[in-house]
Amino acid sequence: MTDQTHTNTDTTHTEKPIGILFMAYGGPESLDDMPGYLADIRAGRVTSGAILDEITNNYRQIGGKSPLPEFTRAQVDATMAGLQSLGRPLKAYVGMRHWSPWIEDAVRDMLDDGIEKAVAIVLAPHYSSMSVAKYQKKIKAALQMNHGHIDFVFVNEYHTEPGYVTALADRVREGVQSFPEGERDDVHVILSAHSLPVRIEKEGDPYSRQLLESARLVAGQAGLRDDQWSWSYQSAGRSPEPWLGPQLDEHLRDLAAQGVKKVVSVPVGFVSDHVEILFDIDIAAQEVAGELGMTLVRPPALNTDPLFIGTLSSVIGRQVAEL
Ligand SMILES: C=CC1=C(C)c2cc3[nH]c(cc4nc(cc5[nH]c(cc1n2)c(C)c5CCC(=O)O)C(CCC(=O)O)=C4C)c(C)c3C=C
Ligand SMILES: [Fe+2]
Ligand SMILES: [Fe+2]
Repeated sequence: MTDQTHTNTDTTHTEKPIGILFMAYGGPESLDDMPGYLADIRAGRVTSGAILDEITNNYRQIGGKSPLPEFTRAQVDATMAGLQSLGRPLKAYVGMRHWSPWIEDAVRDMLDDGIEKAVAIVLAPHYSSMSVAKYQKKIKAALQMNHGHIDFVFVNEYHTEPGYVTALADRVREGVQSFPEGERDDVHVILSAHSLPVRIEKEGDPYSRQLLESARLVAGQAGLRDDQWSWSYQSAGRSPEPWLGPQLDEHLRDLAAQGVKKVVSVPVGFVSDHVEILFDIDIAAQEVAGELGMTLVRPPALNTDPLFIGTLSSVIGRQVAEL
């Protein structure tokens, strides 16, 4: 499906529009989508009934669907509004990796529209062979399948961009300040991101290094002491191989054992609300924190935060200037 609503066409201009392809993970729009969605994520491997039931139940608890497609659309609208100041004809497209609107369909629409030059960006700031690289491969495969050509420039990462870092540091401060003034020195901040199989990191993947770069910048800008924050992975996949840790639940247990009672959770690897935040943190981690007698505060996700949207506009704008 193409997003036709973001054409920034100057009618006095004969320049062809540059395509801006926004890509995101994708999410089910109803519980009926779950088997197909999981089959895509798990690349056709059989998903046991128990895993399907567990994940379906998680989605049921967050409202029966993923809010990610709607947030993605809102992020795209806001970013395109910011890009109008470039004064170049641009056209936005939205493609998801694991659900409709699919990346493959967006690329076909771009070809049908005669797009010759384009910028491709994933709504995930950190590069991984398991993440950003897979989105980019889908674009290349779609071009081949359609025997088409578009000059794409790929945004690989934007994990140290000042607006993104400041937006997250603001979230950290908001979380800490939600505690009474006299208690704030005792608040511990957990910065986190989606886990990755250990095997991938051993192959030299830059993901964990980039995540820690972001985390250090955010903690520094939020003015946290070194002992006032820590790193955790979350949302490890349900596969038998080891995933990067510590996982959020075990990390909370370690912190509780050290006497920590007040926690702020800021997932730096995600840029909008979806199941890994709304279930894995707001329900599952909250439950663990409750059992441990801890208070856990999770400030809002970036979603359409103006600083984050400004970051997307500026990262894309720099690439457009090169085309
Ligand atoms: C860098 C890697 C990954 C990011 C970032 C990521 C984000 C992300 N994931 C979901 C939802 C699900 N992910 C699932 C499995 C899964 N995720 C990754 C990697 C990243 N995901 C891997 C390698 C796997 C395992 C796939 C496999 O082969 O089994 C699942 C399926 C259930 C499960 O295994 O837990 C879901 C659901 C979201 C919403 C998200 C961020 C937008
Ligand atoms: Fe996941
Ligand atoms: Fe995933």
